[in-house]
Amino acid sequence: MESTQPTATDRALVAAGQRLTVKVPGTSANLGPGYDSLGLALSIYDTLTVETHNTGELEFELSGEGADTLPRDASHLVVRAIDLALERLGFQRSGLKIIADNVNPHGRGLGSSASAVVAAVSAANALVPEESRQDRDWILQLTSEIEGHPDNVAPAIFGGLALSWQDSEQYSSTRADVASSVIPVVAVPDYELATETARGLLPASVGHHAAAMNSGRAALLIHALTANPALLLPGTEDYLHQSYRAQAMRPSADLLAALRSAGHAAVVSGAGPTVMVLANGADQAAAVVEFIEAFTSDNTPEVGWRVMTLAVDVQGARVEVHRR
Ligand SMILES: Nc1ncnc2c1ncn2[C@@H]1O[C@H](COP(=O)(O)OP(=O)(O)O)[C@@H](O)[C@H]1O
Ligand SMILES: N[C@@H](CCOP(=O)(O)O)C(=O)O
Repeated sequence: MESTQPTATDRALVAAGQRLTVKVPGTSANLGPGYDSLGLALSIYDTLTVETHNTGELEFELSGEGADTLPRDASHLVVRAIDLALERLGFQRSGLKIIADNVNPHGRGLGSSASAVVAAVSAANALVPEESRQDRDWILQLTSEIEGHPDNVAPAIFGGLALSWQDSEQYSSTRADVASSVIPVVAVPDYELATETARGLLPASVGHHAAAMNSGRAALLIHALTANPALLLPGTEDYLHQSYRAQAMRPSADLLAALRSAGHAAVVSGAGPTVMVLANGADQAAAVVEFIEAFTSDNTPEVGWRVMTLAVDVQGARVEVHRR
């Protein structure tokens, strides 16, 4: 079959002299029973600035998370995603300067790789001439394809609570508004777990009973998050992934169990090892912070935890073009 994709020599160069900034929220996927389908945008932001040059060179100015460890060449995730997006749009780059200020911790289950990919694809789309630009559904397709699942990229693009699904290779997502009393509290441990490793711990299939129990809770969770947060504890029960992954994040699994026994709607954030509580109101959020601090200092003294009370981001990724 003949390729419809333009070859590198057919592709136009992106105009030099452009500069733009993308601010993108972190995300928490799964939320308990919504494995690979539900995700929430959180008020923790990475900022990516991209400059185009005609030098053919790549330059990096990295600060924050990963500044000392991320590659500074074309294998950097942001450059790979920009290159792929430009190729799909029928363009190619010459020189690029990548200025990244990363706040979202890596390998902790707060969707850092998804945020990086969304920032990169949004930037690439904004760098091409207006008539070649695509809409946010196109960004959803490509970023879901890169990530392999839509549940982090969708809320990073659209903000709020994203309900995503897949038909064959086609990804779709719709947005729901979270009840204003819901406050996400995250406990981020100082150890990492790569999403790929955590996905490798899941069984190839689950029984009908587990699947039926899980679909009941996923349905309940949407009602709890949008209309009746009093039901968040039963709504966040999961039967598909958390128990299989517990062995790879024992301190997080212990904290999760203790929080749930105390009546708090705790989940593993994404593939872990961050634990997130969906608190119902400021009083519960404050009680959750106190509970986590007391429990971790008594039971997991070998692990350092960063506890953050966040908000739901309702805007998603935003691009600011700098006039030069
Ligand atoms: N802003 C970024 N820039 C470049 N690479 C990133 C960035 N954020 C994440 N990554 C890459 O993705 C990896 C983490 O991805 P993953 O295992 O899916 O965990 P997470 O839950 O944080 O998304 C990092 O180790 C790094 O290789
Ligand atoms: N549904 C995915 C979510 C991964 O989220 P991340 O933030 O850990 O990358 C999974 O559970 O594998």
